[in-house]
Amino acid sequence: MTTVSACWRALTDLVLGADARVRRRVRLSMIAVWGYSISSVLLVYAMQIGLVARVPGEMLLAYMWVGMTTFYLLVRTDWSTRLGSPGMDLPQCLYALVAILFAYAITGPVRSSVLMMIALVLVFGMFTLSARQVFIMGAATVLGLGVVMATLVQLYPAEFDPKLELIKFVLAASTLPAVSAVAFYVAQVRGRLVQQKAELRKAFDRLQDIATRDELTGLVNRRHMLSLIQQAMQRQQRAGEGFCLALIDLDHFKRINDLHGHQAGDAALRHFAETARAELRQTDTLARWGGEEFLLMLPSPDPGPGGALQALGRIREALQAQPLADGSLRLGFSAGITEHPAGEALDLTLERADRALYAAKAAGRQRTEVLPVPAPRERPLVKPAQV
Ligand SMILES: Nc1nc2c(ncn2[C@@H]2O[C@H](COP(=O)(O)OP(=O)(O)OP(=O)(O)O)[C@@H](O)[C@H]2O)c(=O)[nH]1
Repeated sequence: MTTVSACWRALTDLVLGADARVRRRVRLSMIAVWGYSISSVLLVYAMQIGLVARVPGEMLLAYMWVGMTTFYLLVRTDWSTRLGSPGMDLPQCLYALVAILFAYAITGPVRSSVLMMIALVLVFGMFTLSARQVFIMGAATVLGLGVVMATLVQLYPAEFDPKLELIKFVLAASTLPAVSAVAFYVAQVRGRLVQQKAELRKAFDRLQDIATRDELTGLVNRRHMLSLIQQAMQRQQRAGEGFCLALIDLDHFKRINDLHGHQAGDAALRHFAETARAELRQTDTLARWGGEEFLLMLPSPDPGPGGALQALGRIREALQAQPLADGSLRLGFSAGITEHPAGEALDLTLERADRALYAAKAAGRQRTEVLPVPAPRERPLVKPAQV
């Protein structure tokens, strides 16, 4: 990254925020900043040429800048979320509406043009407000305009001709609902899109879950485990981070099914998965390899098979400490551990783990055997593409 783009990034992070959601909201608030800035320039000019009296002009300027700064800070610091309105959309629209009505009262002969700013507020609302909020906004606009016009006619009859104000009000009151209706429609479509997006995301997550998880235990399934191992093998080729595999098989599992029924067998599989997961690190991956067989992948190189032995020891102790259901059923397992050396075909590593597991079963079960990796010249190497 060049220095210029790094500086630009730092500046935009400072102004808009680093969080993507906050950035999007602050960007939308910039529409209001734009509107207030243009209005401020015009207002200062109008004060200078005597179109607007100094005191009300300065009051309106203060109102606009205090509001603009406050809303910017609330959205930028995300305090707005704590206040229950992340984008401060409706409050910003209503605040701007008050500013426009205020401007209408003090801008003399150009007051009718000020009403055009209401369109800007409604366009802002179209993309930020919900359908219900657009309705509130439209009603507040017509009502606010009516109240301000009636008050001005009452207070300054010489300056505000009732007939003229009535024509302007009827015109605005009949146009604004049409604009609001469009905004309402857009807001409804937006609402539906947001809902459909959430439903699609849920369906996608569910499909991903089905494709990668074992339904009974919630563990990674065999297919996904294979792709995770392949990723680990690629990392190993690039960065030399090795890993161990432990093939685990529950002991005498058939007996559980035979004595307690298939459902008890399912509960035992779930119990093993939960207990094992609680004992493993975030970086370890446990998969249901098939039936009552599980495959554990532990990033190695540091603790190596020793670390895997410790992990399996912890799981064994936890299973002994937490018997199943009525307390009479304690799960035990045998396991075979081996390391995966860089460049070895996965089948060979799995076959070694299987032999280690077989040795553990043959030696009386409820134990773990480690089969070391043969010396390099004794084992066939494969290219990464053959993995
Ligand atoms: N309840 C249940 N049982 C399963 C599931 N998958 C496999 N099994 C059962 O697991 C049992 C495995 O039996 P065996 O292969 O003889 O192994 P074992 O009884 O654990 O004996 P050892 O491995 O030699 O200790 C079989 O009875 C399978 O039906 C499952 O999803 N749910």
